[in-house]
Amino acid sequence: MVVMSPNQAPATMETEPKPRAGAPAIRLSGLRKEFGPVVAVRGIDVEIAEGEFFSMLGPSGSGKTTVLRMIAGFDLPTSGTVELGGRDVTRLAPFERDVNTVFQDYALFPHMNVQQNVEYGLRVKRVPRAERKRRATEALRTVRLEDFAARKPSQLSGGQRQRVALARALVNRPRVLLLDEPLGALDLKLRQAMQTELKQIQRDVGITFIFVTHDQDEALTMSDRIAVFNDGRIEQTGTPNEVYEHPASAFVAGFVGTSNLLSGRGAEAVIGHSGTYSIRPEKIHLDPDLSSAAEPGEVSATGTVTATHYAGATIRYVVSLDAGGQLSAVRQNSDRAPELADGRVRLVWRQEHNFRIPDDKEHTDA
Ligand SMILES: Nc1ncnc2c1ncn2[C@@H]1O[C@H](COP(=O)(O)OP(=O)(O)OP(=O)(O)O)[C@@H](O)[C@H]1O
Repeated sequence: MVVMSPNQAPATMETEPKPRAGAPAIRLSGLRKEFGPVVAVRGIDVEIAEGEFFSMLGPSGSGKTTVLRMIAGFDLPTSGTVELGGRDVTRLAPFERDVNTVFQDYALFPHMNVQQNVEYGLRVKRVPRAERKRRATEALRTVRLEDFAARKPSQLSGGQRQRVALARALVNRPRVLLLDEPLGALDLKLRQAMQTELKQIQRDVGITFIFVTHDQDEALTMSDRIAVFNDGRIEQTGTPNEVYEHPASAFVAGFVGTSNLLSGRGAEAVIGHSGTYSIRPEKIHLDPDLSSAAEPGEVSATGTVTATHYAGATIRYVVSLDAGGQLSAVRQNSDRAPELADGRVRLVWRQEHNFRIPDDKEHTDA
């Protein structure tokens, strides 16, 4: 595997000021974007470290792409700043920033072969021919496509085209690579294969990746850290584990994983405290024996199964609790499936899996 160091600046970058040592790869401060009356981004503050695989996860219209476009320089913020390597680039043109973008639709030139597509950016920058060829070959080797150099994009699969788009960005050796739903056009199997591959390539080249997706599994699988977007704001930034196990809001609990909240009368009766609690479905066990008592450190509640969702490897049961409220429990589809008489069941989980959702913060700006 050829490793292209992000510190090896390309020829055209040599005159640019060096980034400040120890500065984060990206710092966004008070970043806001209005399109007329539409507030797309409401004030984002975040720092992304060198070499991080950082995902922006959120529903459609939550502002992820707009933030990416402001980092790339395609959109000018209404207020706030974008710093790359400690240098304020807010008002610089896209080509003056040490970032490259890979879009969902790849945007390959159909009349050029793979090698020419990858070399294109270097040709525009007037990089000499021999170096162009060497660097394109190196980039194609990184994405494992060196044997496909002579093919046209139309002769490639979706996953291969995606890798050409990636090679075309990597060949510029940017400090930061911005990826806007790059796997969105692929079917599920290929998408999962590419997730593993993309993460491996990111580790190999060590470039900071900013990855936009609305797919929670993708973000959880690939990222070092995730920012969860909602309505133009970041609701939570954390490692996949933090975001999944300790959601900072009911929105995050619902968007990342299956929403399973207990509040009001149900929470008081079952957990013994008021408030809203998130309990992940896979932490809850189903016990057909209603008469068993909870062990120390456990919580238990009886209820009736109101729906069963079969998903092949797992089965999800929706249970209406006698104490009030509803919870889902997931179990593996094994031979040891409990027989539930009349749909009556006891749910059991460990106390530490009750995660209290912080009370909703008041949003101050419009
Ligand atoms: N050029 C524009 N003019 C007006 N409104 C815009 C423009 N670009 C984006 N918006 C609006 O800003 C909001 C955020 O859009 P954005 O594309 O950033 O969301 P997103 O989270 O990337 O969504 P998706 O996952 O669907 O791409 C949306 O309400 C969108 O309609």
